[in-house]
Amino acid sequence: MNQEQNDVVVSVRDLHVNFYNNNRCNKVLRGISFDLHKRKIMCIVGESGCGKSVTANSIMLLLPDLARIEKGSIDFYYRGKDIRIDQLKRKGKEMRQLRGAGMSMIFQDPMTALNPVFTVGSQINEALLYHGQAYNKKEATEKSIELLKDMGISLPEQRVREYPYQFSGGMSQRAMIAMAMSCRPKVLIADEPTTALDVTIQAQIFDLMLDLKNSNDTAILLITHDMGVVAELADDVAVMYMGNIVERGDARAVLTRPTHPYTKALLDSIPVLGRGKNQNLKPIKGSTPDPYNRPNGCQFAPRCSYCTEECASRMPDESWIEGGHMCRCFHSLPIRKEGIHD
Ligand SMILES: Nc1ncnc2c1ncn2[C@@H]1O[C@H](COP(=O)(O)OP(=O)(O)OP(=O)(O)O)[C@@H](O)[C@H]1O
Repeated sequence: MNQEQNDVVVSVRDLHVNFYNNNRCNKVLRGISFDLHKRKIMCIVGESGCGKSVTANSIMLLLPDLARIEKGSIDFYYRGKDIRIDQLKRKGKEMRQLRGAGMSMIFQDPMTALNPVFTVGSQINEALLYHGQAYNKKEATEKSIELLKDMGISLPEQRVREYPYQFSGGMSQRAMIAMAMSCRPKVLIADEPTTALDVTIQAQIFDLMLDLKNSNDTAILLITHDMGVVAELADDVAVMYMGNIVERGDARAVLTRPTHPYTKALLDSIPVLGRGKNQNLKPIKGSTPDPYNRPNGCQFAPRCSYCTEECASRMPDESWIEGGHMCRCFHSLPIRKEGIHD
């Protein structure tokens, strides 16, 4: 194994997840593969509904009952063991033990993680005590206060004694982030963690995530719509479209030399810091297909100006551009004759 492979903490291979709803099957994840590395941040980007949260929830085995992992594997390399997450029971003891110090998740909606009937402090204390980050209740309370303070919550001594309903949305979000980070997990999954927060607090939280990554070798999977955040924080980027990762690789390479027409279109449709004031933003033409009535081949084909007969008939395999830069397109640069960079 080379150094790069040694640093892999989570390895997802050919993952297929279906949702069964009203006798209909929605193939939400259609064979995605990627690795999360120690001390690295991987960002997943893509339009709403492409499967970003389902990817995150699959790793944590937090899928709803109507979802099923059909095929593929999720390996978690933890404490010298190779744990096949996809083969564990969702609510089983082994998975419960992994959540927290092994893997922790920051959800889009803080109310998913906070229990309304316990004080915020007692919930953070419990996580600290359960995962051995505090020896007794007194020490746990001191650490909880410290964590809330780190999250920019004023009067933390008072706030630890309050209930979630006494917190604003942004404060609940920060309390949940404190709880997720308190266990110093080896894998942190953050699904749009700072959408409800103002930019100063957002910057503080990202600093804390970077601290955790560097001091604890934590691998971070970050889902965000904010390309500024991606440009600043990501080591690697995966671009998703309708359940497939269409491009993946080193963040700088993907952002500055996109090879998939969808990545290029996505980057052209949003303002990017540093590109100057007169950015000629172009919305992506067309809309995402109905998941129950998908095109046969490449899912992006109906919206793609490079579409050929081949694209409409089958999904291209992963092909390698350079290094670890992967693209699933029959017309990916540098194959495509006319450049799409201009
Ligand atoms: N609880 C559910 N019940 C039925 N279908 C679901 C459920 N959760 C997700 N899906 C299906 O999976 C698809 C992907 O959902 P997912 O939440 O992963 O999208 P996303 O990329 O995270 O979007 P967003 O950026 O809006 O959060 C959805 O379009 C939907 O078809």
